[in-house]
Amino acid sequence: MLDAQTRATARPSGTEAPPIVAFEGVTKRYPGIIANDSIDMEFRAGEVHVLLGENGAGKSTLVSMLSGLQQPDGGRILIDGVERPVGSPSEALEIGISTVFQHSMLVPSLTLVENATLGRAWWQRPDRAGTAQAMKAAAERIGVNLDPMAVTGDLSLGERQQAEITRALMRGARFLILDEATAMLTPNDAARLGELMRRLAAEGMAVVFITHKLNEAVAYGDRISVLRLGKKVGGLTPDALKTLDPQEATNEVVRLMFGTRDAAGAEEEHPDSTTVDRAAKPTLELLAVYAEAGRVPLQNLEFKVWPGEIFGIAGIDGNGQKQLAETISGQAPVSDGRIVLDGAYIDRMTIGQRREKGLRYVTDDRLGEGTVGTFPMSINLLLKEIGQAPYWRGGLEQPEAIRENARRKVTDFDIRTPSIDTPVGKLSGGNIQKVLLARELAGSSRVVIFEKPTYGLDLANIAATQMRIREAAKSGAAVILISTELDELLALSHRIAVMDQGRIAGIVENEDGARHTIGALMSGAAK
Ligand SMILES: Nc1ncnc2c1ncn2[C@@H]1O[C@H](COP(=O)(O)OP(=O)(O)OP(=O)(O)O)[C@@H](O)[C@H]1O
Repeated sequence: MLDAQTRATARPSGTEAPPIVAFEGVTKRYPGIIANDSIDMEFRAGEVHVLLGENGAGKSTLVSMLSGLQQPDGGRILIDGVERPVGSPSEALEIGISTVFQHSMLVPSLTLVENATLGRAWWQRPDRAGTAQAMKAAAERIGVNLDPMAVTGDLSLGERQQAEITRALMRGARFLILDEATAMLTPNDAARLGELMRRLAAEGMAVVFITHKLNEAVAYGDRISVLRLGKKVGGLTPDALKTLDPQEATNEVVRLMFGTRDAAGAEEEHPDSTTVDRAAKPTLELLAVYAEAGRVPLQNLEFKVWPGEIFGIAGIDGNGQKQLAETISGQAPVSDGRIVLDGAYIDRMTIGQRREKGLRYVTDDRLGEGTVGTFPMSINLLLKEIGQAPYWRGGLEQPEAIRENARRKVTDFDIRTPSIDTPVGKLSGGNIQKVLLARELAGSSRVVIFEKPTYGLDLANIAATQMRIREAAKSGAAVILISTELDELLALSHRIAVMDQGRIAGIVENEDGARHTIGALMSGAAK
């Protein structure tokens, strides 16, 4: 295998040589979904190839076939112009393909040099001093300053990733996959990784960079490919990236990623906002809410939701949406600011008190947080009313009342279950979601928070769930709809807020042009 330096001098980035990897009509299916649909794509030496697409577009699936974690169901993968599937992670390493993820894979308690020799048989393991020297030299060649004797856990995430890249080079990598590698980095560390990508490409490596941030894509990419619902919908060639200015390139990518029409290709229809009376008193109001405890701290959140309104929350997964739901519902504490429901402060109330005031939360964690898998379906429908009349009296279960409630909900919500005594964990995802909906939408609600309500459901269950969301709003509740599916948000919401790193990046009226504005806000292009 060539080392990077020899390759760089042997062949800069000539287009005459075959790409290191080429996909021809590559298809990957999972039950009920085509994650990659007949993808043609090239990855060349000397190029940073950026993969863009919304959550679930198929980016990770595509690179998992390069790292040997998944096998295609159709099409061909060519390595250096010759058909050769990447059968396993060790075959990927043999070919020279390495992956760096957003979380470091190095063992924190070991030094960098110990990590570099990890996994090799003792007779293959070179001496520490020699490895340390080689590591230092490999790092210097790509402009990285690292101490091989440093304990990994003492280093920043950015430094650990640099060490991972150095280790990959020492193992002969010529094809580097950076799978959302900048997602958890500080802006400075992300910029450093971007510069490093450029240097690696200049050294003759092929780099695949998955990111959700368009500014990074345009700044560091030589070529951009956009995936949407498993299909490659277009991209920007090196020539286009050289001729377009960054703003033009960004606009083109936003158009490709989010389109101007819905997923079925139809013109956009917007929910009728005239049904929402914004002169009336809002049902729910957040006043400069901060919540520091969660993984993504919430900062200065302010919005109002009116009766009958569906207020969408968009954003790439992991930008504080779950924290928002938990903070409003009472599962996570507010550290500053106030939450007002029907004119009363609820931010110091318990979950139960908020529920009594009409606050409901349909979690996306259907089996973990939402239900108890081993309990009968009939009890799961009453999880939040355990001990209360008419289902319990004097501490005693009232079996007939519990069964009657379950029978009614099974009919009303079309829950398909062998019996009302079946443990909820034995039901399909769609039916577990119906159990959750039946429970949370029971009685009169004032605010309903739906978190990724259709995630993982089939088409029939998606339609049924969306109908329930619309009905909740029609009955006068203020609805918060958290979703990573832009099509769903645009189909249902009256207004849509975009969350970015725990803040609200903007609130957009759902009218013509909303798709583009939201897409730009989601991918940081509107900053
Ligand atoms: N192991 C799996 N089994 C079943 N379905 C899967 C599996 N992995 C991915 N999928 C589905 O395939 C589709 C593509 O997912 P993938 O993770 O490749 O998207 P992505 O573009 O990487 O998304 P993200 O930005 O959220 O990481 C999604 O609908 C996802 O739910």
